[in-house]
Amino acid sequence: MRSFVVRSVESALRRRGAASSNRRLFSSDSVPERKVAILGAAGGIGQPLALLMKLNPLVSNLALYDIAGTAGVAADVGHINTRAQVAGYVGEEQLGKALEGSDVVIIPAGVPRKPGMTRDDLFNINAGIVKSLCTAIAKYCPSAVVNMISNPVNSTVPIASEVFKKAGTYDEKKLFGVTTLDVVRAKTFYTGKAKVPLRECLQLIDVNVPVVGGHAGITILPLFSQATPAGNDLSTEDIKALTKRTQDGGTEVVEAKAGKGSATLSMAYAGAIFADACLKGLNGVPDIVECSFVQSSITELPFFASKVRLGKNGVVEVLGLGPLSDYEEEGLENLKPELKASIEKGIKFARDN
Ligand SMILES: NC(=O)C1=CN([C@@H]2O[C@H](COP(=O)(O)OP(=O)(O)OC[C@H]3O[C@@H](n4cnc5c(N)ncnc54)[C@H](O)[C@@H]3O)[C@@H](O)[C@H]2O)C=CC1
Ligand SMILES: O=C([O-])CC(=O)C(=O)O
Repeated sequence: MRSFVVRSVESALRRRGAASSNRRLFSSDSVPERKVAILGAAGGIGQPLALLMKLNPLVSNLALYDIAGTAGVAADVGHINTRAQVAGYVGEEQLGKALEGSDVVIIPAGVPRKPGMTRDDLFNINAGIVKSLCTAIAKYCPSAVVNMISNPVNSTVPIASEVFKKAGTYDEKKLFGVTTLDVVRAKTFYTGKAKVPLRECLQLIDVNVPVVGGHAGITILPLFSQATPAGNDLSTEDIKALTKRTQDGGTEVVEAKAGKGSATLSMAYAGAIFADACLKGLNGVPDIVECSFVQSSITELPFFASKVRLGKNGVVEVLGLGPLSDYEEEGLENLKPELKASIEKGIKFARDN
């Protein structure tokens, strides 16, 4: 299985033209030790994400933390014969051990939506969970890269930044809101609609659609005008429908699951892609670019999702928005008030509590 995974990753990299610089990283002796911790590891996202991180040859230690249920997940995933050593940690008294020495901490802890709820409806419960987990990160692994999955991402990332500022450990280059699922959805929906060449269609990896803004409703702004390969035959109506479907992707899953939670499997896939990109960046692989919700100055808002270049210390460069269509310009202006309010809500919560 391991060699299968390594071969798959290598061939994906080769398709991206980056194989030669990376091949050395996958030869067993030269791969650096990297510890990844998942907080909320026994949950709907946490379990498949633990599986995918166990399959990632860049991970040497995988710490699975939750308030319950991690012993079983760790025993199960730990039997897979890949590189990462797996350990389960349960309850607050074991959180420090789970975090110590972590290079990347992924946070899918918290409650998911039910039909009829917005992501912001999760704020009251998830804000406190994120705040306490980030307090522990500041104490036990202050230099780790943090991948925030818990919703509402538009507020939980600002909460994390305030907690780290209070603790004196904030490094804006290392805090990421995970918006990769929006990109994954935009690619999937675009590939289904655009008449892109079949050869490209067969490899979703070769299709790209930047998604900017935030991670809730209209704050999710896919830039189909920049999609590659170009979908020349798309009408304005097609673009509007694709944009709406991407913005409502989470709700589509929440409704289909009818009370049994939100996206877990596609989120685990997206989370694994983003964590892998962070690990490659830390390991010095060049040209790693993913969209993420980060501290930003590309608009007047203090946090914004856009393409980000990743490197040995996290963010190397927050890339600009590039040329936008009139429809995208309008979407950008429309999303700003909601995104601003969600950011301010998170900051206020962290300052007042
Ligand atoms: N960023 C994104 O694109 C997405 C974000 N999400 C969000 O991810 C979060 C998790 O979703 P699911 O895994 O489906 O929920 P879930 O309820 O299945 O799992 C959450 C896990 O968090 C654990 N947990 C609760 N409090 C904790 C604490 N203090 N410390 C550690 N673990 C704790 C629970 O025990 C549970 O195992 C939700 O907030 C959801 O909205 C979901 C999909 C996409
Ligand atoms: O919609 C939700 O509540 C979960 C989520 O963020 C997504 O699937 O994009």
